[in-house]
Amino acid sequence: MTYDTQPNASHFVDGAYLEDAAGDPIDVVYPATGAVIARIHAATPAVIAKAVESGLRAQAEWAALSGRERGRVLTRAARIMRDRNRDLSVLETRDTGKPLSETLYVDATSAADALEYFGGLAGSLTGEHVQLGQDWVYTIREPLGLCVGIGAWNYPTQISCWKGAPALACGNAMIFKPSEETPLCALKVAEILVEAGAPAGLYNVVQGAGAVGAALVGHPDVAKVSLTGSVPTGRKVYAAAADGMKHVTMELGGKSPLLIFDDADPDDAVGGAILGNFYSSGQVCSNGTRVFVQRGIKEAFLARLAERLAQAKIGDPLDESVNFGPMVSARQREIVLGYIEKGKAEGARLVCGGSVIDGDGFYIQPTVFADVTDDMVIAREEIFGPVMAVLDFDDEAEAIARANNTPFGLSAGVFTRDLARGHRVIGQLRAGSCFINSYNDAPVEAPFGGVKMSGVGRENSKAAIHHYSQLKSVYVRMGRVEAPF
Ligand SMILES: NC(=O)c1ccc[n+]([C@@H]2O[C@H](COP(=O)([O-])OP(=O)(O)OC[C@H]3O[C@@H](n4cnc5c(N)ncnc54)[C@H](O)[C@@H]3O)[C@@H](O)[C@H]2O)c1
Ligand SMILES: C[N+](C)(C)CCCC=O
Repeated sequence: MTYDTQPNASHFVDGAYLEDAAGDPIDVVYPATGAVIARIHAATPAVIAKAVESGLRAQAEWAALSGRERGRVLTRAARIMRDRNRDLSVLETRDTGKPLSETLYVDATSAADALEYFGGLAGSLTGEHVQLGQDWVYTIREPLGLCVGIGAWNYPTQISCWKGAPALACGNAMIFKPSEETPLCALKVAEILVEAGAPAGLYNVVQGAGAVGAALVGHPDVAKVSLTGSVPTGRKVYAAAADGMKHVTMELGGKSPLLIFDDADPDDAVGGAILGNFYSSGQVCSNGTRVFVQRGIKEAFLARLAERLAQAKIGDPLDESVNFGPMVSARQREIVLGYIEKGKAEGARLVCGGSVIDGDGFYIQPTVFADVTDDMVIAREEIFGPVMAVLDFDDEAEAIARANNTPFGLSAGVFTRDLARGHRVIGQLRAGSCFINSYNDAPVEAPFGGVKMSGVGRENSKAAIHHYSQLKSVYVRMGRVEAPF
């Protein structure tokens, strides 16, 4: 059985599919062929009102359960997701164009990891007791209320659960709005949560583009907004949330540095650079797209890299032997091609790739530029496609200073056999999610998120609990009350 790409209806609200054909139509396109595989509608004000009303109702019921009872529902949902991993992965591939050889191992899998991990934590969320002589204070960790999650198009299943799982574990409800580019997968997550025992309305999915997202963010009954998206969208959403004094998590873009020293294992360094630039056709927020290579090993590094890239199998993402797929949309391909042209015009050396691949899908060759300088546009702006910029450096202090010279701060990596240097360098790089002799690992146990313009707050790990709950403190006086008059 594989899932039909045309969902029963556009939205999943109050425990069931919901349609309102008055909403703007959205065509869902399979990036490998350009074919329309589904048509849905953006949420109307009536759909949003029903999502909010049912979310508030479900949240009150859900928060009254013990953490252990909530956790049981989440871990059951995780099991269902693992049982249906192949079907969910095929749907993710159709939604995003990412190869099945990736989606089978990363998307529903990491979503299930989040449900399992936060399901496990739910029963252990407690406050504390502070003795103050005879008097005492206790704290209660309370949910925030109705949360809104807004997703990007690169990891639709993962994002829906990286936000939903901690929110629900803490006793909140969530309305999730997927990206309009990839609206299909979150509907399955909502279905599975209901099947696992979540009350109707606890996790609603409504569709639409920025206007629907903005309506949710501005809704007075919403207590928190978690966005995964670009920095320009983050600015708008953060400002709108601030107007209502709402909690936020901002998982935004990056232009992360990867520093490769001349003592690094050459194959591991090339492997890390490939994972950090070409996985998901480069559509990964944390990618290490500024690859600083110590001058002495640069040409050897480039030669090995070109050899390995020639082995990429580009093609039908549903063929499990394929490991490099198309861009998510024709629009994203145009954006990336524009950057490739800028790189050429600015005088960077094109080592490989640089062109579209003929056909109906939105494919671009894996592309590497060398001799890139810090001032070039391809070294400064997030491209969000398969384009690696290789920059030379001479010494450690110089590399650190140049790596930090960016408004972004999502990730950073270093490859060296000298572990003391690895820790010393990472300690000075201003980024939230860092790697030594590795790149782009994101286990649910590790906090994930950025500094500077790359974001606010953290997803995953115990840290996420703090972003989906608040503390009430209660002072208890054991003696008489002495008032001045
Ligand atoms: N840090 C992370 O964890 C992470 C993960 C994945 C992607 N990203 C970033 O996401 C970007 C690519 O994704 P994208 O193109 O979908 O991003 P985007 O900013 O265009 O859109 C993100 C989401 O925000 C919604 N949106 C747009 N305007 C809005 C508004 N005014 N109010 C509320 N919602 C609004 C969109 O409909 C979409 O669902 C890249 O910059 C990438 O780095 C970050
Ligand atoms: C698991 N990955 C591949 C690091 C993706 C994290 C989410 C960013 O786009």
